[in-house]
Amino acid sequence: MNKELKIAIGSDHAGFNYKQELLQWLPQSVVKDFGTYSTESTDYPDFAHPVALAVESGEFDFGILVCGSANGVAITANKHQGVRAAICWLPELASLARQHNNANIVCIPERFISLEDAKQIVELFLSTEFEGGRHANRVAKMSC
Ligand SMILES: O=C(CO)[C@H](O)[C@H](O)[C@H](O)COP(=O)(O)O
Repeated sequence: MNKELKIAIGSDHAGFNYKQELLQWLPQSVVKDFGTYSTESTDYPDFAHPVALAVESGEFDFGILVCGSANGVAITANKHQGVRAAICWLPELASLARQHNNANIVCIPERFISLEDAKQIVELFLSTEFEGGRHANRVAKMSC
């Protein structure tokens, strides 16, 4: 994993436990925690928007969003023009999201995958380069 990356991380209550585990596991020097800060019921957009803005602004290189299914945080983050948020429930999907879609936020479904898979997904997401080429043409057409 590239230690120079700046990473924004956020979750709702259903993603809190994995977010905390990832915070312990990722290099602290490159990660900012946008909350939530407990398992008290919250609304996922309240945490997905700040992470999406942090990535969209260019202040952070990548975002990590965790919720129960990953659907809510992904739908919310993708409302932002500069965001390409991918739901990843398998490690290979994290690689493909970077290689083919130049994704800049990875969305993790805490309630459906193991913590070890979540860590592998994050590791692959942060260490895989965008392939460009034919994929660049497709990414350029994503905006409506
Ligand atoms: O998965 C989610 C959104 O796609 C959220 O994490 C919520 O957990 C989900 O909406 C369920 O909410 P609940 O209040 O925990 O039942």
